[in-house]
Amino acid sequence: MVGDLAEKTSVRAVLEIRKAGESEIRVMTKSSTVDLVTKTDERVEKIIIGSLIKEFGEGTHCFIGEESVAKGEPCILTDKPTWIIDPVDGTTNFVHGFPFVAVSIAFAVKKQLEFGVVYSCLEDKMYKARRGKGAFCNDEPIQVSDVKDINKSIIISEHGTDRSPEKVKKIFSTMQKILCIPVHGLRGSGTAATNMCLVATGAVEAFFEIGIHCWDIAAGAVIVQEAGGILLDVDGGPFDLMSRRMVSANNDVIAKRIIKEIEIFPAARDDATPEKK
Ligand SMILES: O=P([O-])([O-])O[C@@H]1[C@@H](O)[C@H](O)[C@@H](O)[C@H](O)[C@@H]1O
Ligand SMILES: [Mg+2]
Repeated sequence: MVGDLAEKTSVRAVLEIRKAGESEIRVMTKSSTVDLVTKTDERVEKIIIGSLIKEFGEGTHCFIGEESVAKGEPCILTDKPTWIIDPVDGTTNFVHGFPFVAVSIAFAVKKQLEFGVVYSCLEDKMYKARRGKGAFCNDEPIQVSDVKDINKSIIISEHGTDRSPEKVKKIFSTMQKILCIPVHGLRGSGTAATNMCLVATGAVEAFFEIGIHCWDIAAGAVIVQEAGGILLDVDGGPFDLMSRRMVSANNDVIAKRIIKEIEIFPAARDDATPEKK
């Protein structure tokens, strides 16, 4: 099945990441000095796309890969069968040896996410979900938390790579307001895909971020929904994969309570025309 292929491909990708982790990692930067990319990100993405093309043939499927887009490939989700790939989610963690790095592979048809696979490499946890068929971690079913009381929740968010003072101020003002609700704790693994899997397993109640990309969250979105969770825009509207912002939560009560505290700032859509990015 297509899902099994994505799983096998992600395991192959992990072998590459592990091999790289044992050798000198050559670090480069993208949108800013803190937006890192390595030769491993690029190589792993090529391996994943290459194996999918080998399986399905040239030109039958589309690909949205983090590093291909960084090199100028379009980031437009069409009705065609499309793979949405983050070869190394948590690149900064990977460079520093901080123990949360994931491969994230999602598959969409007619703009509908059909399944997602997230492999948390250092935890050796394979999360996967097909639309309508439930969510699993290492083949065991997973379920979001049943907590409805925000005072008994752990919330995850990330500060991202934009260091402009006005955005950083809004990010930390939001985190301060949420912490002082109060909640039990604020966390961040450094990888959106892993954060969403933590929502899906019930380890935390919600993850939100403004500034993430479709490849960071596409697979996690299927996994959270199939684990019984919900996805919304940060303004409470419907989830929009290409909008670069989202709230994923165990239920509507927690999601809406978090949304009340989020100070929204603009982030150019993934599918925006180049002049609007
Ligand atoms: O770049 P990458 O490691 O694939 O993805 C990361 C995301 O997973 C994370 O949520 C975000 O806060 C980081 O800035 C970075 O974008
Ligand atoms: Mg990445």
